[in-house]
Amino acid sequence: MTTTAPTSVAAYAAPSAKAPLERTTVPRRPVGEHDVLIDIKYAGICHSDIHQARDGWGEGIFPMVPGHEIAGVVAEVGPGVTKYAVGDHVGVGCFVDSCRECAYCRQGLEQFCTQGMTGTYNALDKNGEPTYGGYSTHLVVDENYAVRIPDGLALDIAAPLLCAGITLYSPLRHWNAGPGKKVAVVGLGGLGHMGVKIAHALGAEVTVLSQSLRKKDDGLRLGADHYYATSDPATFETLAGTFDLIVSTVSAPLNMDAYMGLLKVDGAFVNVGAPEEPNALNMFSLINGRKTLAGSMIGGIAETQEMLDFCAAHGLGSEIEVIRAEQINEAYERVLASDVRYRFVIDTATI
Ligand SMILES: NC(=O)c1ccc[n+]([C@@H]2O[C@H](COP(=O)([O-])OP(=O)(O)OC[C@H]3O[C@@H](n4cnc5c(N)ncnc54)[C@H](O)[C@@H]3O)[C@@H](O)[C@H]2O)c1
Ligand SMILES: [Zn+2]
Repeated sequence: MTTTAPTSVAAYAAPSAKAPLERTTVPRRPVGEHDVLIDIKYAGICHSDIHQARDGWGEGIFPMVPGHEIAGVVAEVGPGVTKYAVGDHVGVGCFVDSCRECAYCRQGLEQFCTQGMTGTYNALDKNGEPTYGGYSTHLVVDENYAVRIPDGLALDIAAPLLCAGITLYSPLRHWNAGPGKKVAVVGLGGLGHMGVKIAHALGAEVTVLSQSLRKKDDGLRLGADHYYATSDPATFETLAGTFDLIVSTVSAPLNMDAYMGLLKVDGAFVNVGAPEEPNALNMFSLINGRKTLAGSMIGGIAETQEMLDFCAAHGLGSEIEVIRAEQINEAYERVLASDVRYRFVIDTATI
C-alpha cells in the first residue's frame, strides 16, 4: 500500500533520560489498509510523559517522543477504513494497538490486553519498531485505536481528555460516583481537575484534598463542593469516615493510612497516580472498616469514546495553557513544581 503520508515528520524528542527535549524528525509508517493519517493539532503534557522521559519508571526507549493526549484532524484514510473520513476530528490516547483477541480486548478493556497494549510511545509495535507519540505533526494509527472528538469540543481543550479525562472517568463510573455519593479527589493537577469536573457532572458531592488552599477558588469553580488542605492535620480529623470513594491522582507517595481513615465502612480508595517509589500501608487501615484499596489505568477505546461524548454533552473540557514546542522543557519543570493550571497543551504547528 503506497501513501502520500510523510514518512519522516517533525517531532520533539528526549535524546536520553538526562537531556532536554529537542526538535528532530521521526519516521511514520505508510498509511495501511485500516490506518488513518492524523494531522496532529494539539498534544497535552501528562505527568506520565515526564516520568518516562526521565526514566522514572525504569529504562525507556530513546530517542523518546512523548505525548498520549493527541487531538487532530484526519488527513488521509486507508482503503479499508470505515469509521473515519478526511476532515474528521479524532483523538488518540495512551495506546495504539493491542492483540484484539484476548478476553480483555474483546470486552473493550484493551488497556489490560494479556499480550500487553502497544503504548503510543516508549513501546515497540508488532514489527518491533519503536512507537513515537504526539509531540509531533503527524501520526499514522489503526482506525480502531482512534476515537471521535465530538463537534462542540474544541481540539485544544479536548486533547487532555484522551488521558487525564479517561483516567478519571473510568474509575468514577466503575465505583459508581453519582448522586448521594461523597467523592474526594486527591491532587488538583491535570488528572485531578478533570476528576472534579466529571464527578460533579455525574452528580456526586465532591471534595478536593489538595496540599494547600492555594487553588481553592479554582477547585470550587471547577465543581467541587468542599476543599481541604492535606498539609493541615485537622483535615484528617474533620473528615474522618466521610467518603464513599477517594481517587488519588498524586504523582508521589502518600501517607496511605491517613487517607484510609477518611473512608466510610466499605469505602474505596482508588489510586491512579503512578509514583516512582513504592507506598507503605498498615493492613489495619484496611481491615478495620472492610475498606477497598484499588487501582485503575486509563480506559478502553469504547469507554474513551463514551467519556468524550459525556464531556461534550456536559460542556466539559480541560483547563489549559497552550504552549509553543520550544517551551516543553520549561513546562516540564513547571509541572514538577505543581505550577500548572491545569494542563499544558502543545500547539503542534510550532514544532
Ligand atoms: N493510572 C493511570 O492510568 C494514569 C494516567 C495518567 C497519569 N497517571 C499518573 O497520575 C499522576 C498524576 O498525573 P498528572 O498528569 O495529573 O500530574 P500533575 O502533576 O498535573 O498533578 C499531580 C498533582 O498532585 C499534587 N500533589 C503532589 N503531592 C501531593 C500530596 N501529597 N497531596 C495532594 N496533592 C499532591 C500536585 O501538586 C499536582 O497538582 C502521575 O503519577 C501520572 O503518571 C496515571
Ligand atoms: Zn497520561
